[in-house]
Amino acid sequence: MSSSQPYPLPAKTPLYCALEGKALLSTPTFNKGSAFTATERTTFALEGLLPSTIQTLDQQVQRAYGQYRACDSDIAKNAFLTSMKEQNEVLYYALLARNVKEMLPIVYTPTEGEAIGNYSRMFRRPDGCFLSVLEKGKVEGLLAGWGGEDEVDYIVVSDGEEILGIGDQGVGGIGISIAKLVLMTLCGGVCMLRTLPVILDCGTNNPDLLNDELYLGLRQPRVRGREYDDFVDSFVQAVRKLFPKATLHFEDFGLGNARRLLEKYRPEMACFNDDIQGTAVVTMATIIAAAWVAKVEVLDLRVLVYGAGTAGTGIADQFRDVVIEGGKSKVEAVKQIWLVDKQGLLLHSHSPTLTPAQMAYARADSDFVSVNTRDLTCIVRAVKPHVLIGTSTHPNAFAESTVKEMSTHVPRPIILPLSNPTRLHEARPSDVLAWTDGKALVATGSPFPPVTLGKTGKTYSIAECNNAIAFPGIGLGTVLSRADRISDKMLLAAIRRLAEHAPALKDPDAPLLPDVADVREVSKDVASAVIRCAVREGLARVAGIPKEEEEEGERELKMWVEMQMWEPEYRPLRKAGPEESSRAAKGELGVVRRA
Ligand SMILES: NC(=O)c1ccc[n+]([C@@H]2O[C@H](COP(=O)([O-])OP(=O)(O)OC[C@H]3O[C@@H](n4cnc5c(N)ncnc54)[C@H](O)[C@@H]3O)[C@@H](O)[C@H]2O)c1
Ligand SMILES: O=C(O)C[C@H](O)C(=O)O
Ligand SMILES: [Mg+2]
Repeated sequence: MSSSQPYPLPAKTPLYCALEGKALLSTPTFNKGSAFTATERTTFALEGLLPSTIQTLDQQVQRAYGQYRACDSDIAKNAFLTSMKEQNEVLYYALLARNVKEMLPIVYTPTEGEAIGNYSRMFRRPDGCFLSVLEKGKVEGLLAGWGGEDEVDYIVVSDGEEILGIGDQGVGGIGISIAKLVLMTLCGGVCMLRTLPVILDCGTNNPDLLNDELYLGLRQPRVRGREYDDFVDSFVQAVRKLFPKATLHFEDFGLGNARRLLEKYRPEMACFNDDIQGTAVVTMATIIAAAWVAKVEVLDLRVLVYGAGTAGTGIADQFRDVVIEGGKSKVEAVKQIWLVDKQGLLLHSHSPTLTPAQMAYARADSDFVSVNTRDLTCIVRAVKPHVLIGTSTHPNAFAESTVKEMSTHVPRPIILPLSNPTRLHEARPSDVLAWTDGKALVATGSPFPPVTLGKTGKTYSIAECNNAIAFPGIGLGTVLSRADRISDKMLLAAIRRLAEHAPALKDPDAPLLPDVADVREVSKDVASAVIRCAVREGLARVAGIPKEEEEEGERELKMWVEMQMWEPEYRPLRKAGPEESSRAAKGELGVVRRA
C-alpha cells in the first residue's frame, strides 16, 4: 500500500462538526467554552448557553492555571487536569504546553502512577477503548467505532500487568495508555483526534483489586496461555485491518509477554514496545553523552544492568547492537555486559530459571567462584563497570558501598537509576553525587530536583532518562512516513540524533539529556532522522518526503515535519453535513466520528 496523502490535519485547517448546543459543549474535541466566536455561537445553537464575553485561549489558560494552582496536592492536580481534558482538549493541551516542566510530573510519571493505582476510586468519566477478554468476538466491531482507515495514526495499548514499577493494575492500566498519548500529542505533535488509547482487560492477579468491591475491571484472575494470545491477536489483527497506516505502541505488558509479543508482531507491522525499545533508545543516548563527558569510548564500556526484566534486557540488547555496529563481534559485545536479577549475577547455573533474553548474557560460574554474586558491591568490585543501570523496582539498591566501589575503578561512574515511580529508584541523585564528590554522571527515570553539593557549592541538574524523551519523536517519524515497520536502524538513527541534543556535549557539567520542556523541539529532529532512515530502508509509505540528495534536503525535511505537527490552538468550526461526514470517513477532513 502506498499513500501520497499528506497528514490530514495540518495546523489551521477548519474542523467540521455535526453537533450543536449542549452536545457540542460536552464534546471535548470540539468544545471551545468561552472562546466560541459570535458566528459559531449562532451557527451551533450556543446562544444562551454561554456567558456573553468571548475569551481568547490565553485568557482561558490564565484562568485554568489559577484553578490548577488552587489544588492542594499532586493527585488533586492530576484529577483537575483529567477533568479539563474531558471538557476541552485544546485548552488542556495549551495549558500543558505553556507549563510542560511543571505539569508533566502531574499528568505522567510519577503522579499518573498514583492515579492509576486509584483508578476505580477516582473514576468519573471513561476515556479510551476498553476491550474485555470475555468479549473476544467483539473486538473488531468495537474498534471500528473509532474511525476509518485514515483516521487513526497512533495507538497505545496496555494489558495493565506491569504498570511502571507498581505491578498489576488491571483495567486502571488505561491510564498509562492515555498518559503516553498525551505526550505523543504534547511532545510529538500527533493530533489527539487521531490517537487511540486501549486497555485489554484480561483480569487481574492483584489481590487488592480482586477484593475491592469498587474495582471496575474484570474481577477474575488473569487469563493466560492460548486464550490470552488469541485475545491479543484478535486485537492486533483488527488494528491491522481497520487502521493499516497506524503505529501500534505496546506499554507496560508483563515480563512474560512484552518481548514475546514484540518479536511476534514486529516483522509484520509498525509496532513498538516502549519499555523495551523506547527505554533502550533514551538510555543508549544517555550513555553516549556520558561517555563523551567521561572521555571513554562507547565501544569499550563495561555495562552492569541491575534488574534484568523487560527494560533491563532491552537496554542490554541495544548496547550490544551499538557495539556490534561499531565493529566488534557479537561475542565480544556480550562480554561487556553483565546482568543482575533476583538470583544475583546471572550465571549459566541459573539457566533453568532464565528467559532467553537473560540467557544471552549469563556468565560462566567458573569465572566468579571467588565472588559473592549475590552482593552488588562484590559484583561491582569484580566487574568494574563504567555504567550501572537500575531497572529493578528495588528502592535504594545502589548503596553507598556499591557506588563508592564503582568510583574506585572508574573516574566518572555513569549511574542511571531508572525505576519508576520516584519512590522505587535504586538511588537518589543527591546521594550518588555526594558519595562520589560530584564525579558520577547521573540520570534518573523520574524527575528529580537539581542537587547542590555542600562541599563545593556546585549545582547539578539531573537529566530525566525516561522513554518519554524518545518515543514521541520515534512515533512522529513513523506516523509521518507511514512506515511499514520500525527497524533497528530507525531506532539507531533516533539514538544518534537524540544524543546530539545532549546539553552535556556543549558543557560537560550540563545534563546528559535535553530537558523535558524541550522534547517537542527535539522530537522534530528525531522524527526527521527516523523518516530519513525509513526512506533509505524502503519502509516509508508516503510520497512527498523531501529528498536527501536535494540541497537543503535536511532542513526541508525538518520543516515538512514541523508543518504537520498539531498545535493546541482553536480551529474554525464549520457545520458538517452528509458530504463532509463521508469525506471525513475517508480521512479528507478533520472530523472524528467518535466525537
Ligand atoms: N525510565 C524509563 O524510561 C523506564 C522505562 C521502562 C521501565 N522503567 C522502570 O524499570 C522498572 C522495571 O520495569 P520492567 O518493565 O523492566 O519490569 P520487569 O518486571 O519486566 O523487570 C523487573 C526486573 O527486576 C527484577 N528484580 C525485582 N526485584 C529485584 C531485586 N531486588 N534485585 C534484582 N532484580 C530484581 C525482576 O525479577 C525483573 O526481572 C520499573 O520500575 C519501570 O518503571 C523505566
Ligand atoms: O512510564 C514511564 O514513566 C516510563 C516507563 O514506560 C515505565 O514503565 O516506567
Ligand atoms: Mg512503561
